[in-house]
Amino acid sequence: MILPEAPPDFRSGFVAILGRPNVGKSTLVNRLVGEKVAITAPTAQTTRNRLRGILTLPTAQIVLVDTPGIHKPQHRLGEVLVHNARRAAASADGILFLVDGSVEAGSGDRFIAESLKGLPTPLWLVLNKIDQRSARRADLIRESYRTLFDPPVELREVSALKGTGIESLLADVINRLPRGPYYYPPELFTDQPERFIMGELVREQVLLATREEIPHSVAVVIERVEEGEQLTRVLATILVERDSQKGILIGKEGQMLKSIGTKARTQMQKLVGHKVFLQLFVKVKERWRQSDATLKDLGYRRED
Ligand SMILES: Nc1nc2c(ncn2[C@@H]2O[C@H](COP(=O)(O)OP(=O)(O)OP(=O)(O)O)[C@@H](O)[C@H]2O)c(=O)[nH]1
Repeated sequence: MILPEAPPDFRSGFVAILGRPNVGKSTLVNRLVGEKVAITAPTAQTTRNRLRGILTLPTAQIVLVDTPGIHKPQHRLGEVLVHNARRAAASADGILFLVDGSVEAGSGDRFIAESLKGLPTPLWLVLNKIDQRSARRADLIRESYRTLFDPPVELREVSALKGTGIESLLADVINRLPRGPYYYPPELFTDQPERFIMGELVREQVLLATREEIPHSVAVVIERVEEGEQLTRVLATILVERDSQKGILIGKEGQMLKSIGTKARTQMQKLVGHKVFLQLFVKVKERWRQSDATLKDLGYRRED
């Protein structure tokens, strides 16, 4: 990897984005980077792997580390996710603790605030989704989050979806970054290989199509990518845990799978810049979330 030499006053660093599931972490990363790096969905626990979005400006480079939502773990996959999120925070140059600012603080936010106490890293408490907040309750909500930290931390209000408050948050974060080098080539906006993003684009459509019925037991394996000049062929398998889930995903006369495939293909075409031919299969693999070997195969590593 060849990196340009940074000017003398260049600032750079890693900024971890933490928060409960579904507060808008991936939306914020995409908004800051200006590209679709992370998938988003209305169901909780969309993000599974630590994913980096890279924003390079003339004066700074910020590597945003999007972490899976933190919550009390209930299974092996959950434990790996929480462990990795905490670790990302401890080694970062800045932390954006994102919360749902359209409602008051809850016990999940308190759990995270507790685990961040004592870290010397600059921390911003970012109230997201203010576009959804009723003006009448704004003070009450703000106050409920202020009580999470003593001494208080910097509080910011944004809408990752609409873009409100993003510029000034970004300027603040850059100001607090140390002087440093380029960590990635300036033209890169994510550290993830194309294959991984392709798998995520399929998973995103599965989550959007099925909502609560399936999400936690789905994984997508990109089996083969054949890249041509004008056309890229992609073969992908969607893994589920039960036959019933397979049935839901395929749908009546294959309609559900067809619709997922069409939408994922459209997104993939944006990614690769030309036509994509996508073949999708659904396979049942019982209890894959409990199996360390399968988790490893799918790329969910514990990061030590
Ligand atoms: N109204 C509103 N909705 C938002 C905003 N930011 C995110 N959302 C929505 O909230 C939902 C969850 O967003 P994600 O970005 O996937 O949340 P996440 O925190 O990455 O979720 P996990 O990956 O599950 O931890 C999506 O439906 C988003 O469109 C916002 O500023 N305003």
